[in-house]
This record gives sequence, C-alpha cells and structure tokens, in this order.
Amino acid sequence: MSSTAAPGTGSGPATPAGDGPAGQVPGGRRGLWSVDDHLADVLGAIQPLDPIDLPLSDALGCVLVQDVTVTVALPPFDNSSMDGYAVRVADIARAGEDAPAVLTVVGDIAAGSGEARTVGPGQAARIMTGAPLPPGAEAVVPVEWTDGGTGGGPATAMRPAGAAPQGATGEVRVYRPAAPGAHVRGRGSDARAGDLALPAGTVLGPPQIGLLAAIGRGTVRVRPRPRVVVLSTGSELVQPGEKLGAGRIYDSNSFALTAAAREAGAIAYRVGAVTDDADELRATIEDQLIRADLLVTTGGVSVGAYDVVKEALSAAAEDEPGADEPGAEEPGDEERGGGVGPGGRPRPAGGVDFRRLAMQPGKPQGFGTIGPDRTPLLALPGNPVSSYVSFELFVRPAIRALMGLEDVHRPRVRAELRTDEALTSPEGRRQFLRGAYDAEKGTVAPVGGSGSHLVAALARANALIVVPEGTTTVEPGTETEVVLLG
Ligand SMILES: Nc1nc2c(c(=O)[nH]1)N[C@H]1C(S)=C(S)[C@@H](COP(=O)(O)OP(=O)(O)OC[C@H]3O[C@@H](n4cnc5c(N)ncnc54)[C@H](O)[C@@H]3O)O[C@H]1N2
Ligand code: MOO
Repeated sequence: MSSTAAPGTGSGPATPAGDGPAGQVPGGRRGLWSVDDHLADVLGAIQPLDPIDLPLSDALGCVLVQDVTVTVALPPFDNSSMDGYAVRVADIARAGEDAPAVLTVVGDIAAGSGEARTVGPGQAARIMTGAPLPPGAEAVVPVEWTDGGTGGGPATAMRPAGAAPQGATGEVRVYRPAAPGAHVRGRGSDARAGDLALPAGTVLGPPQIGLLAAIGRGTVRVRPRPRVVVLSTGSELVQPGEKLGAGRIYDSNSFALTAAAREAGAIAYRVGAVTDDADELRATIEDQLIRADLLVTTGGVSVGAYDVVKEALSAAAEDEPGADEPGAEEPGDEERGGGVGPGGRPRPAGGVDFRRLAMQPGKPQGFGTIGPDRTPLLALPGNPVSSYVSFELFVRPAIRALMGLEDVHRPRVRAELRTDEALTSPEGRRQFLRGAYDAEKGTVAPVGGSGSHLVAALARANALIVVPEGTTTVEPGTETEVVLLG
C-alpha cells in the first residue's frame, strides 16, 4: 500500500481530516469533516430512547432496562422427562429382562394434571412427558423399559388413551431398575425463584424472550425500537411498478434505506419520493415528525439549483434563534446549527448543518435536529451507493444508539486485497469501495468501480473496503480494512 496514513483509521478515535483544498481545521467553515468527526457529532446528539413497557412479542432485539428476577421456579414442579411410569425405586430395584417387576397401574397423569394419586408400594402411575411427578413416586421409567401394560414384552410406545383406555389400569412389567430422580426434572433445577433471570442491558433475542415467557412475564421494560422515517427527494423519481418516463429513474434509495433501517432494528416508514419543491418537502417533513424518532432524507444536499433538502432545511434553520451564518465561503460549505461542532464552533440548538466530508462516496451530508422535539435528521446524498454507504456508517449507528445498544458498529476485519490492478483512491478522502469478502480465505476483492451510481455492483457486495485518507494507491495483496455488511 502506498500510504501516508496508518491503515485502519476507520475504527479509531476521531481524527482531524486535515486535508482538502479548503483548510486544515476539522469541521471548520472551509474544511472537510473527517468521517470520525461527523460520526462523533451524530452520536453525540443521540440519546437512547426512554424505556417503555412492551408486550413480550414486540420486544425482540430491544435492550432490557431493568433486572428481571425469576418469580416462578423453572421447572415450577418436579416433572417427568419421558413418557413412562412413575415408580418407587425399591419396587424395581431387582427388575431385569427375565425377572420384570410387576406393578399395579393406578391411573394416568397427563401434562397439565393438577392433583395426582399417590403411588404406593407395588404401584405405578402412567405418566407423560412434562406431567407432575405424583406423590410417593421417586423416578420414572420410560415406556420402552416396560411392556406398556400389554403383557406382550418390551413396548416401543404407549397405546393411545382413547383407543385403549385400559392402559391406565391393570399391570405393567418393568424390565430395568432406575435410580432415584431418574427421568425427573426437579423443581427449580433450571432457575430458582429469586434468581436473576436477565440483567439490565441484555439484548432480547429469541432465547431471552423464551425465558421471560417461561417465567410468566407478559410485558418487559425496554428501550423501544426507534421509528425511522425514510424520505427520498427528487423530481426525477418514479415509484417501482409505475411507468418510467423520459429522463426519469426509479426511486431505489427509499427502499434500500427503509430495508436497512429495519435490518438495523428500527421500525421504518418509507415515504415515497418528494419532488424538488422546498415547501412540499417542509410540509412532508412536518407531517412525518409525529411518528419519527429519526428522519433520513436522500438527495438534494449538493450544490445544484434544485437541491431541495438543503434549501428547505437551511431555510427552516434560519428561523432558529442564533442561526447566524454570515458568508459561507465556498460552494457546498454552508453550515447550520445544532450543538457544538468538532471545531468547537457553537451551533444553535436546532437546525440542520450541511457539510462536506473527507469521504468517497458520501461527501455532501447534512445533520441536525428538527421540529419541537429536536428530532435528529440525517440528510444523505442522493447517489444510491453514497446514500447506502452513508447509512451504514452514520445512520445505522444512530439507530442502534437510540436503541441503547452498546455495539453500534458493523464488524471490521482485515483482509488481503485480491485484485489484478492496484486500486486508486482520491488523496485526502477515506474511500469505501464495495467488496466481496471471503471469510475462509481472508481475502476481499473489489466489486465494480468507485462510481456512486453502481447499484448492481453494490447488490453483489458483502463488504466495504476502506482506503484511508492518506492512501492513493493500494497494491494487490495488501492487507486492508474491511467493513462487513449484514
Ligand atoms: N458541482 C458539484 N456537483 C456535485 C457535487 C459537487 O461537489 N459539486 N457532489 C457530487 C456528489 S459527490 C454527490 S454524492 C451528489 C449528491 O447530490 P445530491 O445529494 O444533491 O443528490 P441528487 O442530486 O438529488 O441526486 C444525485 C444522483 O442520485 C440519483 N438519485 C437521487 N435520489 C435517488 C433515489 N431515491 N433513488 C435512486 N437514485 C436517486 C439522482 O437521480 C442523481 O443521479 O452530487 C454530486 N454533484
Ligand atoms: O460523495 Mo458522492 O457521495 O461521491 O458520490
């Protein structure tokens, strides 16, 4: 790798971009924001959502905010782990193939039985898996160790109670002894009442949901899934399924990003494309605020005459107190407030800040808060690959931070670059190339080129190859940093 920067800066602490023609100050008016500074700015403005009580069936993937104690022992009572006969061990101590113990069957105990008859000396109760061990019984012998009450030698199964009700009475021959507790699942052997079932901070996966149900919890206190509204902009956009006119393209961003938001754990709402009309966009955003914990827009953040997101949200920010923005000094470098930028420059409490990042793709970005609840809004560039890469790097961590998850980032690995020709990357930009990562070989190969319109190549990729800011050429065989996509 011909490099002037240490590889792997993508996962390191915030570092100044220190590059670009416009200056050396990270987040400064004329500077480029580094990827890390932008991410830190976004995450710095995100608070985990307030906890709520959720029905168990809606809590998958959520973070528990309270310790949950076992109230009902697991299992709640001694019960059989086999279909068989509940017996007293002394009665079958000398049982063998040729000398079976013959016991009187005192009845059936099905799973769910409440009161069961006591098993006395010389007696057995026919018992089903999960049924409570009756008083007096000390062990269960599986039906395969008996004649099943037929008198016809070793059984393979019980006779159905409906077809052969006599199976619950009569005699049973037992061919093998059993130790006390054999085939009995003891009360509290899994968890005892008072034990900690799950500590606060647990991410609820299927097994944890199962445990909560097993101990009888109908609702749990968790941080909810964030509601994420995804809104694409562009008068050229047509919804899939509709007829494509001249100069029009299908809206793929809103679909890709809504799917990505769901995959990240959010409840995602896709809002079909809004045309390049600032009033319409403002009205749409206003309508959507009611159901949004986070807003994501795509398109309209560059320097064109119809870059509507910038126009609409910059105008909105002008109404915010303190939104003084005299003299943006170069195209694409306008900034709006909401917090304190990495350069230490104070920003007003609300509004969206449009900035350029030392990154490719994904250079133009907007971030800020909007509406009375200061809902975070990330304005992503419109190019499909740019918006997706930006989502992975900034929106996904934001969603996961809202959920209260500790682990907000995609995993990163190092892999050997497999390519015929050296890769080139623009000086001063952290490049995220699409790649095919092979975990077995520990290699990654570029998929498609660096163009931010290459959606077909993106669909064949499973990773992003990170080329650090100071690197302009990466030779085949170089160990590179790779972000693994889901
Ligand atoms: N003079 C300059 N032009 C551009 C610059 C620049 O610095 N100076 N930056 C370029 C970069 S980098 C990017 S990225 C784009 C970002 O532009 P916008 O965010 O304003 O996005 P649009 O202009 O609306 O669209 C860009 C491109 O993507 C297509 N698009 C938009 N939305 C969708 C969608 N929902 N589904 C599919 N495709 C979409 C759109 O048709 C355009 O082709 O600006 C560069 N220009
Ligand atoms: O930065 Mo743009 O996102 O290259 O395509």
